Amino acid sequence: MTVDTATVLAGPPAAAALIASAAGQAAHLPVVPHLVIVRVGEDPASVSYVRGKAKKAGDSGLRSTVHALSETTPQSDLLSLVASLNSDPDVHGILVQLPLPGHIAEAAVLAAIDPDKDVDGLHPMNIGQLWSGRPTLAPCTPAGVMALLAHYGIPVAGRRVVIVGRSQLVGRPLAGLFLAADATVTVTHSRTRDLGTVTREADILVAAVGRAHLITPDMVRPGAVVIDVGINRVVGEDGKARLTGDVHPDVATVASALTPVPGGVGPMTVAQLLANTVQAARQQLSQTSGVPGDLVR
Ligand SMILES: Nc1nc2c(c(=O)[nH]1)N[C@@H](CN(C=O)c1ccc(C(=O)N[C@@H](CCC(=O)O)C(=O)O)cc1)CN2
Repeated sequence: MTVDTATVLAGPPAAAALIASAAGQAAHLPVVPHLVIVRVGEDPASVSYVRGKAKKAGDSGLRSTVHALSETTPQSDLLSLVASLNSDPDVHGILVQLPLPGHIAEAAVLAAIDPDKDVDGLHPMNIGQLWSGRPTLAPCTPAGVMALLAHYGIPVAGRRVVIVGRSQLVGRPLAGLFLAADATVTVTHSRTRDLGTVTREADILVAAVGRAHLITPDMVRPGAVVIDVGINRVVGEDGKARLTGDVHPDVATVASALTPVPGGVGPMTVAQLLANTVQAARQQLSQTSGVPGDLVR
């Protein structure tokens, strides 16, 4: 008996194409787009993600600066730094790495970032624009998922999309982007009853909940496209730590296409950040010097 296996939707080629397009746009600007990343504390995953973002920015011809603040930084100091970056015309994009330490109110910090420089797309104004179906700086992982689907020629309009997870960073904004792309969208969460019945409806199923192997083959309609946003660190039988997604590997026998973890959506997050930084720089230049900034998206 032969078992069909899903096409692998690899992130790196799609990310490379997105970065090449952004770098091409940046090359025509009179300034080098400048991304500033603020990290608070020493969470190992955040340290690694921020290092990766800064390196990719440099490799792609963008300028980047990292502010690494101590775990005990008062919220008022972080807000002062954000205010100074907001008013610095040399800075085009600002990203505050999440999660922040518990004593800092994430929402207050995100709302303090100038919406024009909010390359994370998490300012309430940008979220509102997104939900209004207007072009805006969109959160990097959700926008990266849309770019990945576009790269592989997977149509979205008119298709049934089920998103498992309703986080601010992924599930909610991704629902807005799919809706803007004319999909029929369902968002499920921890209180959803009979999850499998809902997920089996999906033409495109997105798992973004942070629970290793939650999505099993019986929860997937044969032929569905499955996007795995989960990044879970688990210890294997050999005692070694490794990354795995929210989707069980056996789903590959049911789905028509599937993103791997690692090497799927993750690289798109970083690529989209660079694309957003170039978009923000173009937009700011169009406001100050008449360089067209409305060509992106
Ligand atoms: N301010 C933000 N904070 C966080 C965001 C965000 O978009 N904005 N997202 C996540 C983490 N994240 C970026 O910050 C991120 C996650 C994963 C990857 C990635 O490339 N993953 C690789 C595997 C990497 C590894 O080996 O650890 C992959 O999936 O192939 C990049 C960025 C939380 N915080």
